[in-house]
Amino acid sequence: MKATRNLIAIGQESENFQGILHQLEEHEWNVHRAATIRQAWKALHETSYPVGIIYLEDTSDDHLREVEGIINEFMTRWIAIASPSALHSSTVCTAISRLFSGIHILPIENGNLLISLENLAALANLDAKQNVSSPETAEPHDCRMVGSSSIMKSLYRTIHKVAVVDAPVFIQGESGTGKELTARAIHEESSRSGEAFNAVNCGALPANLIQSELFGHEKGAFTGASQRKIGIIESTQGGTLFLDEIGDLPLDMQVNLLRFLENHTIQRVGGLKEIEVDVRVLAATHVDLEHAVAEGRFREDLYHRLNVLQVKVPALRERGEDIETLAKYFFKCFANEKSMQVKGFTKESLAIMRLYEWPGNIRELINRVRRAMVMCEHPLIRPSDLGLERRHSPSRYAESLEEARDMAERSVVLAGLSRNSFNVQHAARELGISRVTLYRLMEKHHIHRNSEEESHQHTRGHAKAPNVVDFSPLHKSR
Ligand SMILES: Nc1ncnc2c1ncn2[C@@H]1O[C@H](COP(=O)(O)OP(=O)(O)OP(=O)(O)O)[C@@H](O)[C@H]1O
Repeated sequence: MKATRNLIAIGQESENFQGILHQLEEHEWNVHRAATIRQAWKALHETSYPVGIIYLEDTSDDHLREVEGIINEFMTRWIAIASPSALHSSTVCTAISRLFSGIHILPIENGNLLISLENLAALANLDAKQNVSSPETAEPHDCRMVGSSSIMKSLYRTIHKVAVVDAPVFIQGESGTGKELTARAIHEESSRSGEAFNAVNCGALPANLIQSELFGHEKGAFTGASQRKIGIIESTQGGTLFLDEIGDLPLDMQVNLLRFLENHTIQRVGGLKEIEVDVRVLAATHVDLEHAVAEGRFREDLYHRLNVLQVKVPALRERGEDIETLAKYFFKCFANEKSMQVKGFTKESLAIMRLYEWPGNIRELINRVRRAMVMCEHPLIRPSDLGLERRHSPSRYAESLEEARDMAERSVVLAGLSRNSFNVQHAARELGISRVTLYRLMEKHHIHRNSEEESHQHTRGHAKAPNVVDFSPLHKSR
């Protein structure tokens, strides 16, 4: 019968292996034989093979590293063939379970191998048919606060403290750091959690609509007001209102807002009645409000009204320990949009993400991870997929010579470790320092060995990250 499906098979020309391949050819498989990993690289660069077999005769560390290299390079799904004795080594077992989609132990039941290959080919076919949605805009669908760095633990404590007090909270932080998520967390932990949470971006509302959006209007209040409209403040009755970019609120609106904060009443546009509203206000801005007050762009009395309690959301670069956890969390969030052929990040990517400054904070991290997952053509996301190659020149952000030295030291240590799969002994030798010194430097720069084990991710769904705060989906007005 004529061969119809392509398969690459890597392994020495042992009689055993050739016998297996011969059987496959008799069952419509077009087998490309590669005696060495090097030959297979060449073949895979020329042709794409949806499925492959690797005969693991040689189970030395060096060979397993080569096997890992080729598996991580191409989108082929692999089956391992090994002798029972190979499985006596825990290193080999770990490598097989991490890298391969299946294993067959010698002597092979050819029928079973054929079924495995059929299944893998079907999965590969699904990969090819997959529709990938646009990477441009989406963010994860659920709202969790992820991170276990000391600075995040301190944020969780602050959230907890301010949640139980019914006063306005002023949330400060750079753009994309999680101010809105923090506001939701405060609401969820407060006694108002059963009521509405509404978020309004003051900077995004057109000036002529702000008043009626916030306070509502009566029928006939102005041309086009054909119906009474309940404003956002009134519709948040009993709940929490998050006013984002409060610094962009025009001065006349600031007066109205102040009146509402002082009296807990509002008037709809065109209405005469004072309506009582019980709404907690949380406000945020990424601009320096004190500066805006000094320049007369923001009312001082309103500033003090809003600024009763403060919460500072840290920039992503201040929480280096969390970057890996966050990147993996977002990877899992988006995993079902792309074939699980993309398994995670290379060690180099994880190291570079830690060094990068993240001017766009978590929102930038989300976008880079998502884009990389869509565009990546290898099982592991590389720095180039994230658009982060050669971006972290250590001296670029340093303000003092000492800081520049520190950053350079950290960068060299991380690079050395990631080149050596986080093997301290090998990395120390390559860096020309003792193991003790390397351990000391790792401690100094908060570099952990577990970066290595975590560089592969096979999970879908939401394995709970440490220190995760959960929120249910909430109503949001923008
Ligand atoms: N600690 C966190 N864990 C998980 N996701 C987070 C965390 N912080 C922020 N995010 C996510 O990052 C994105 C940006 O967060 P958010 O909108 O709260 O930031 P922001 O500071 O309000 O931004 P902006 O200043 O642009 O309004 C959201 O998708 C949010 O869910």
